[in-house]
Amino acid sequence: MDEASATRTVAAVDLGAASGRVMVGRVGPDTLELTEAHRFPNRPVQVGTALHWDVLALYQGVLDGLRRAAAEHRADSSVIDTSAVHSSAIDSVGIDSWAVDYGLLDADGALLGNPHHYRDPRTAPEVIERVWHQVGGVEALYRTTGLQHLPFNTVFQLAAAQGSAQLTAARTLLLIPDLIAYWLTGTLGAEATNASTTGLFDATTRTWSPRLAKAIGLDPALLPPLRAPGTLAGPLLPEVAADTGLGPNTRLAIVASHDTASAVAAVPATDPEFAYISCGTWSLAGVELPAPALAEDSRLAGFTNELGVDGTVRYLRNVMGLWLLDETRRHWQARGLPADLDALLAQAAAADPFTSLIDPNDPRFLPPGDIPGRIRRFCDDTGQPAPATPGAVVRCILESLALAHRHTLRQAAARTGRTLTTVHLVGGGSNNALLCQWTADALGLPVIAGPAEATALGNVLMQGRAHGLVADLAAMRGLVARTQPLRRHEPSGDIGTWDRAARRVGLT
Ligand SMILES: C[C@H](O)[C@H](O)[C@@H](O)C(=O)CO
Repeated sequence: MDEASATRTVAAVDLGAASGRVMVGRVGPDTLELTEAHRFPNRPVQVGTALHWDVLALYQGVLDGLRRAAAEHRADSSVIDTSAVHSSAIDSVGIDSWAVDYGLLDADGALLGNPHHYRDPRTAPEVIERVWHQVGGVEALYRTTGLQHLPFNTVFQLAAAQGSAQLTAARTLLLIPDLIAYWLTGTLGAEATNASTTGLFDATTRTWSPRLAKAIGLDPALLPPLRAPGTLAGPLLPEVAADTGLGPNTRLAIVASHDTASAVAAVPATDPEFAYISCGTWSLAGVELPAPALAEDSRLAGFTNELGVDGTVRYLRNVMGLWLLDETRRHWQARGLPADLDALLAQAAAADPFTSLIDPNDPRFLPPGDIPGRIRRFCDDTGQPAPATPGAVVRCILESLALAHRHTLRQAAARTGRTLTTVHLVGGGSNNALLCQWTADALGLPVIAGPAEATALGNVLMQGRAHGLVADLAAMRGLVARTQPLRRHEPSGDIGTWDRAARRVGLT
């Protein structure tokens, strides 16, 4: 701790679907700085028909990043106990990642195989039907969990694994950030914001639901004790502290480990009725509520009630997001076709507007593979001309995402009695000026773009909370607004063209 400016230096581990990062943050009442110590790819692995995360490669990336962070932030030897093996200026480590996926530990605490990827096809409709039957119906499940229906919700993944040797041998279930935390500290726990994405969490009591676990044949003992974001946990394991150079003083900080929860905590909003889009692989679009909205119309509209920081509720819906563009580029790259992002965005800007539109949430777009081909077939199925050039494909994706953002936020406002005034678009997608501008045009509302690193900033800020340096959510958001570069997009053009486009694809 730098007494003079009451700041702390912390490491934020942010694992996304496309890449992992270890960032170093400096945080205090008036300080919020972020630098990247290490970035590494997150490459899913197909084994037969199963799609897995390569979690050991991810953990290796985390260790490499922490080593770099420690090396770049050595403690000032004049103020530390020189007898200590290693000591770095890194006061704590916070971990966040995408939601729903998990690893299973056996009775010895060893990992039972690589976690499945949420895009793995194992949660077939009959598995989902079986769960609904076991828990007393889809309505009953929603009344307890408030979770939007997504085929990859953890509850359905566990149902698909019922009877497997792996699940039979399992003694502990750890969501991805909790698994990394376990390997770094040896402690078991489940951070609450991410636990709220499983379909085994009671949105009203904010606790695990042993009833739901038992109903799907899962032993509730597999679910570790819950941990609240904004608290400090134990030190790193001695061998990890020595290997990384972080030393005995560095502690695990429990942050909002669901990356979207960290991103929403860092939205630079001053208006309590703000709307947000956390935009990356997915676009998570919604509003923040003080309590879950569990009524049937929220379920039918596909809204979720994921737990946020300080007991807030993230009332949002998943929109397929920039996965559509990233997977399209991967598909073209694999075929030696041009896939440079800036060139494609310039071509999209120059392409004719509203030629081809899709519903980004059509289930055909979830699995990896030939997204451009599926767009063509969607257009054929809906009597639209298919995009004829790469630029037209990218324009189709971005216009359709802007429409889905509009559709989702308007529905969220209607169901919560909110009047939308400004939309905050945060995350990597905020670097996509075309998408931000078209989202503003489609909604007819100003879009404030940034910060791009909202998730990592939310991670660092919650560590600042844990160290008692940042007071509350409002202080966190104010600090972001005061310290981070933001870009304002005013709505332009005739919103009537977006109204007509929305009607074409049923996103009214
Ligand atoms: C499965 C998605 O990852 C999840 O729904 C989303 O909220 C997320 O975690 C985005 O990173």
